[in-house]
Amino acid sequence: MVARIRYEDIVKAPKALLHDHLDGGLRPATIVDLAAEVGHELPTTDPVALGGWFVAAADSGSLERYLETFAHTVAVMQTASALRRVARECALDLAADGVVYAEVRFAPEQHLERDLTLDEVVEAVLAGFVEGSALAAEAGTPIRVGTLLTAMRHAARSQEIAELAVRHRDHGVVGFDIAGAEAGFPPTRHLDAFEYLQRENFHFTIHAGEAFGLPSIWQAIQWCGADRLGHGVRIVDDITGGPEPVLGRLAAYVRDKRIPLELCPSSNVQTGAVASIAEHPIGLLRDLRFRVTVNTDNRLMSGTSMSREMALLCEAFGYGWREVQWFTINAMKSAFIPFDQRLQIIDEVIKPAYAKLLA
Ligand SMILES: O=c1[nH]cnc2c1ncn2[C@@H]1O[C@H](CO)[C@@H](O)[C@H]1O
Ligand SMILES: [Zn+2]
Repeated sequence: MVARIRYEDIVKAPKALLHDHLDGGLRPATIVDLAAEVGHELPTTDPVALGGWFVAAADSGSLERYLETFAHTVAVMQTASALRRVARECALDLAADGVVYAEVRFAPEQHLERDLTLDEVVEAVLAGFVEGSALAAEAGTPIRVGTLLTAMRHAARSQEIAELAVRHRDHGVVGFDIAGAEAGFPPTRHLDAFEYLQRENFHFTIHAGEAFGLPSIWQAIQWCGADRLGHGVRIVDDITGGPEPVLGRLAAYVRDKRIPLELCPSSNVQTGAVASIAEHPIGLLRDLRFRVTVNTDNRLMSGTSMSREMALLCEAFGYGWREVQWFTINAMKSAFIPFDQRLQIIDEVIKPAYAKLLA
């Protein structure tokens, strides 16, 4: 056991975040403002009550019901100015929470209800991240934000979204993803898109092994060629527990290849993938030295932040700065930006800060 670490110190410590949804992280007050502008009806217009509504509604025990709450955030993100504002505030909120590197994802195809084109949607979000990052630097909390473009797995636009991602690769889009309900929508439905991305030497992650088990993880890696797994928590189904855990062939492959797992503890409890934080397989996966990373998934629906996720793990598993640093460096090593830039953040920002905390 280590000495308990203080929450405000976790906030100040540099953190890296790989799995955060733009449409799952709006400020409740912003939703209220934007909904009034476009005439969208909300469950309540009191920001505090609205924040509580999202957490309660997402606390359903089912991924499908959890995803229904996004109707209200997506509805207010249909204009360039709304997208830009949401992205700007996202960068600011993450930076204020001590996140120094973030990859934030969203699905452009869900933002075409008014008159924007796919490219205009992406340009508005990228502009918002640039503005937010500049404001964060001025405030003394510098952050670098990369964007991942998500295609919805039940839809049929993945090739188009993959091409969109590649088109914007030199302007802030660093990768591609697929998301949405997992059961019934295997990643191989989108094989053309993944093969195209590989030919373009581009990076992608796939939501897999969250609500559905090993077949989805196996397809994501062995058929689709995913660089990382969004969640991937069900990889534990291929590990026989006990004092000397035994890894099946897929779990061994994931560990041997150092395939990053984008674990999202609070989100998993809400969707019923895991019973509680204390029972989250992150403890076992860390002990077995998988390439584990800690993520927020949807800060609004989980009422969480990167610091809160770290604090929950410290409390449940007795982790201290050594483990927080390990999760952070794992994430930074697994980022989709160029290797030299990842190393620069590790060597110049992360390691010096944790050296002080560990001293
Ligand atoms: O944990 C998750 N699993 C699967 N899909 C998700 C999760 N969180 C959010 N989304 C989906 O991704 C879309 C783009 O950001 C969201 O609109 C939501 O439908
Ligand atoms: Zn997700």
